[in-house]
Amino acid sequence: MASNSKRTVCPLQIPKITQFKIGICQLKVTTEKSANILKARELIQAAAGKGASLILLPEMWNCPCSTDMFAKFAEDFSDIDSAPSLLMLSEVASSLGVTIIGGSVPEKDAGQLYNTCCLFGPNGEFKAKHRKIHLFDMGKPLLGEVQFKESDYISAGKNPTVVDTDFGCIGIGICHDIRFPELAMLYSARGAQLICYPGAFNMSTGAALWELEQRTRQDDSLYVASCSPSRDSAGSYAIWGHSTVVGPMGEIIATTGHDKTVLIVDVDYAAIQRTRESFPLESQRRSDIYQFVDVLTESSNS
Ligand SMILES: NC(=O)CCC(=O)C(=O)O
Repeated sequence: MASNSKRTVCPLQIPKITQFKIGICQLKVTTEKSANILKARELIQAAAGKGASLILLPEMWNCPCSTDMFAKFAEDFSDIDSAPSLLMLSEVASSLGVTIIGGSVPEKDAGQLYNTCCLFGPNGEFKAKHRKIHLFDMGKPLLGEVQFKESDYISAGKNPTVVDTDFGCIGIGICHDIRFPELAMLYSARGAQLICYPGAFNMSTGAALWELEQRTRQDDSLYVASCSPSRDSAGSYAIWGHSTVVGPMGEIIATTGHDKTVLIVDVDYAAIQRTRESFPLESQRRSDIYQFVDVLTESSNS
């Protein structure tokens, strides 16, 4: 790595595990929260059974992707024992010894709702949460999209989230967060080897942009993984699907269609190093010409 490296924030520079299988659980979400929790548990078990040690769930996996349902399905994270979705994630992470990036569920806190991803370590420990920063508020439909105004119901998170795990530094964004390369660049600058985006793109921007956004979010030669609910999920919002893993050259390593499925993908961080040695973008970056977010603050859980 170039000597002027700014990737100094994530404390674990050399991950404990550099070769692993990631399991992507493209769930069918129903209007029954308990059924969604059961199904998520089954797919996590199936992914672990196929060798995945890092498992990713979709955006809003316990709740239909309809803004008017968020309040009903929301959980208070301050007491995990009374938050059935989180409790399941913690229990299954510890019983299987896997790390789970828990997609997102509606979180209630002090009278506000958030669209929040929780990360659990292999002992079931609640390691971090990311509140969706960029809410999906549509303006005038351009490609025939359905109307969606997430901010009528959800409050925006205020912090980027990079989590130090056995699998290195993982940056988390939720769905519309992927449209903002600045966030991915910030994660890269903080040392992320992998950025995970639970997401539920709509049918029109899904077709136009979902793959493109993922392939270009590896702006600094890292891995990108996404996980969507399946298209036949409940709710008024039609979901594109197509969960994907992208490698550091922007190549699609594996992707799904739109049906319920579990995708198991081999990740090898040696590919990051190889790509950066061939294309040392970091040392070529001209921050003297364009301002970039290199004023880095510690990530926070709020
Ligand atoms: N759930 C979302 O944030 C959807 C984002 C989306 O479809 C987009 O075009 O952006």
